[in-house]
Amino acid sequence: MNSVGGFGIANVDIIFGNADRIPKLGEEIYTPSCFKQLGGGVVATLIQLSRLGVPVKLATYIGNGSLSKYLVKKLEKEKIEYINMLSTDEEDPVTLSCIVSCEQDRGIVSYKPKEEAFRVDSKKIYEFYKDCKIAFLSLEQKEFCKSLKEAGCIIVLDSAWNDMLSLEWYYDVFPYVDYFIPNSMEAIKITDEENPEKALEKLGQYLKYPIVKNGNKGCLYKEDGEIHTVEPLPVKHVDSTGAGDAFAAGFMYGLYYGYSLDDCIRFGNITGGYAVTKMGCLTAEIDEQKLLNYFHNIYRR
Ligand SMILES: Nc1ncnc2c1ncn2[C@@H]1O[C@H](COP(=O)(O)OP(=O)(O)OP(=O)(O)O)[C@@H](O)[C@H]1O
Ligand SMILES: O=C(O)C(=O)C[C@H](O)[C@H](O)CO
Repeated sequence: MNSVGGFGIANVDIIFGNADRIPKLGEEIYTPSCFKQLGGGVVATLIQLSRLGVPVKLATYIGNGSLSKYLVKKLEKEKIEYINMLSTDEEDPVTLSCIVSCEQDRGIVSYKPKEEAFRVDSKKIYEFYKDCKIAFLSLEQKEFCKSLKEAGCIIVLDSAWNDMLSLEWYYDVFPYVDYFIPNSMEAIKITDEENPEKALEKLGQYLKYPIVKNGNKGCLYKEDGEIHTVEPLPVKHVDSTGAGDAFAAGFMYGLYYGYSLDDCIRFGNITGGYAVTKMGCLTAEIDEQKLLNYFHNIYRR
């Protein structure tokens, strides 16, 4: 029971940075920078968490293609313990994204192999997680919330945008979730409310500690009936890609070491805010010392 476990498809991002604008239909534009990096989701979160010194273990899909080789090289460089869940002959069972980033925003085109490439036996997933101190789950693994909670794991459930997001999807699992960390758009969609505050209130009907990540406005959460707002880190924003993944890493750093909920959210706010200062999910590197320095300087903790 000593690590944080996460399972999911890896993303590989090709990032075209500092574009003047997003191209219109029929246009080609040139950008002054372009690089490849592991993208968002569980892989990014666990790498960020490992950089903070927390033991992590990752389950993902790895084939024999060039993107899979790139993934393995990066995981080994970051010294991430990983297991391969691939049981099909898919060459590159990863999501490949092309991101065009300009000052105002970014546009993303992604390709993911069909669902059949990602078949895994439920028992194998349960076995992977059951000894973890924290099980970091996504919606695809929501069926494991109950059994893993009963196995003694702390359950952190992440969210991701889906046009079908609704409370109905979560009713059955919320009783077993310790912390659910949607962003404001996801929270609004799930609860069918009109703003993050109301969404937080609604989530509070199902969760003891509702949390809503609120982008450049920081984070909202509710504890003992009171709504708290954590102001964002005062940073120069470059690119929001991976802010949510980085938030999850800082948040779980706090949980792992037994900090209070307030402090866990502060840690998440720092790692989330720090992530937007550079292009891509993993470019802005933050280690434990830097995190604690921010924590002491900003929050006087
Ligand atoms: N511009 C910003 N300035 C400071 N902090 C930020 C900024 N953007 C995001 N953050 C921090 O990162 C956290 C997560 O960001 P956000 O709410 O955008 O999540 P997300 O939508 O899941 O992120 P992603 O862009 O990775 O999908 C916020 O709660 C906040 O703490
Ligand atoms: O912004 C995020 O958190 C993402 O998940 C975007 C990622 O970079 C992802 O790899 C792009 O599809």
